[in-house]
Amino acid sequence: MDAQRILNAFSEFVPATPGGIGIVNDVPPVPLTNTDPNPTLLNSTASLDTMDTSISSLLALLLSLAVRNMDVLKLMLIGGVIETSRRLVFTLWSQLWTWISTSWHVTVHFESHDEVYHWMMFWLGNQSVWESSREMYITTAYSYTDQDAADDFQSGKQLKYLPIYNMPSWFTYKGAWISVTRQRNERANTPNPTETLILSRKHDLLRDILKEAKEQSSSADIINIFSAGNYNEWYRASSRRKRPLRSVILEPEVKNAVLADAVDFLSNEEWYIERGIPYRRGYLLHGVPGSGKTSLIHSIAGELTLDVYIVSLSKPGLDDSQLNGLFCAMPSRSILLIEDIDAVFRRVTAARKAVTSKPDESNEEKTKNDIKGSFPFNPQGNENMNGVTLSGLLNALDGIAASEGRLLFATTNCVTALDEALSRPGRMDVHVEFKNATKWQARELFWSFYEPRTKRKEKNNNYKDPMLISAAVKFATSTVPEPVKLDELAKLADQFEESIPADVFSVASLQGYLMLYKERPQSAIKGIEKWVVEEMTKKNIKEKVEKEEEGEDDGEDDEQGWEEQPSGGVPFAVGDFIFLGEEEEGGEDEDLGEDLIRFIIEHPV
Ligand SMILES: Nc1ncnc2c1ncn2[C@@H]1O[C@H](COP(=O)(O)OP(=O)(O)OP(=O)(O)O)[C@@H](O)[C@H]1O
Repeated sequence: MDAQRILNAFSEFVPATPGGIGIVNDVPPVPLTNTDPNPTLLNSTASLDTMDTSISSLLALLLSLAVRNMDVLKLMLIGGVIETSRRLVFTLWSQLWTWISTSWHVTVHFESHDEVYHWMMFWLGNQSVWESSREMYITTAYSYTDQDAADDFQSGKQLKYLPIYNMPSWFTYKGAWISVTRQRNERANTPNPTETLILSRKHDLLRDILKEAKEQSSSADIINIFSAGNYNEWYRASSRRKRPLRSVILEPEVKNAVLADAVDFLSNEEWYIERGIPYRRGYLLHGVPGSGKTSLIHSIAGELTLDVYIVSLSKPGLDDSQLNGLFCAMPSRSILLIEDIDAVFRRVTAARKAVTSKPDESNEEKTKNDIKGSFPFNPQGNENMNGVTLSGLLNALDGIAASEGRLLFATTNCVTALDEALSRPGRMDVHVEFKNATKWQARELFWSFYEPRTKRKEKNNNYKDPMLISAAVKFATSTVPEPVKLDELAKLADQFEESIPADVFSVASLQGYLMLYKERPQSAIKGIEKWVVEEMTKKNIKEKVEKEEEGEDDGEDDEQGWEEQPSGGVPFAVGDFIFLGEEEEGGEDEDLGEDLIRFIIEHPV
């Protein structure tokens, strides 16, 4: 029996130990183990010797088995050949696959701080294939493509299907299979993990995909808004629908001039390079709040399909080197927006005043404080606190490492607070002043507000709470639309223009008033006179309070004829409004009084 022979051979290889398992056999045992009783051989080299002996014993066993039984030898040979062939085929196949994939496929990585990543996500969101996947990621980001679809959802937001994280997903494009993998790169201390998108496919298809993704993203009705992260990187904070330029009510020559200047800049890179002029352009939009500075930037970004990168100079932890890193990391052909660029300067000036006015300071200390207080946007002048300095900002804007091809837009309500170095041509090439609304702007605003365009959709409110239902009914009945013909609308617009004093109200405040009368132009006109009076009264009070706070009031009757109140350092108390009520005639005094009480309570002095 073969089995018996194998057992016999095995028993020769493993000698029976006392008390161990003995193997009975009729073949004389072949002494294979070292039986030398000399203890000197069992020293430190014993284990090596034992191993050698074991291997040679094994070989001897195999040999003896082979000699005794040819079937076993055959079996061993066949097994060896099969295993070797399997390994060979596997190695060859993996080499062949690598060769095929490197010759025919490319793998592309897109990083989320790069705009191309967002084109791709937008494009992937438009591939309906994910909707039927077994596992997918649903998001409201990358929507705003199809407003009708968006309105189908109760939330008013369009849902997008995207591939899941950390697992390759496959889909077909133009009949070819493509794999896509989304990876999330978590990093400590940042709420904004970066992402990598890995796409693998033939060269030509990838080119097509990229082209299509860029086109889809540019033709979409959105602009991407990026914010500064904690690691000198930008992250996509949100997206906004494009704003049509005609919706920004400014003299056409002003807004068209800014747009034309930006277009000219973007299309003339060579001109700048040939003349050695840094390829950058800066716009300083300054003027009263709510006059359309941000709105103009928003609509220019939309017209030119540029993404907007917003940085706040007072961001905690932001210092010169980070600011520089951020500006360098900006892609060309994009907008860098610094809003309220004066705000930090003003704080610094105040801090500087406070520091330098210390009476008992030595000269040395004064110089030190001057240095600290004059540059950093660091009100405390605290050495340990990082901050952006003026020179840091100037370097970041146009230093040697500053990015090229970007449009800088800075806004401020107080242009005089800006350092000349910052607002000089080269840094801020175009200055645009924004004022309170002219009569023309008031008329245009009224017209554009009520001009018949897309009808507001009836919302199917599913309120359950009876209070909410009754509030909704009340609101609906008080806001019944007032349809007017175009010629009638023109007359109402004329009336609105007449009622609004020039250069008193911001466009934002006029818009706020009209919002109370959505789709009700006649009611808007009925209420406008009263609103103007009320608002002007509030304005006068506010200006007076501000003047008194600045200590500029001379204690006599002011221009408007308001009597100075003897309130001992507190310019107005709640009772002070009463004399204003006497100025008003008619039955509206009560309302006006209530408004004033509210105003004074809301603006304690
Ligand atoms: N000239 C304008 N044309 C159209 N809308 C305007 C205009 N000015 C203001 N608005 C409206 O008023 C609101 C505030 O406008 P915006 O933010 O552009 O003003 P701003 O000048 O940037 O204000 P701030 O200086 O306070 O930041 C927006 O809803 C905008 O639609």
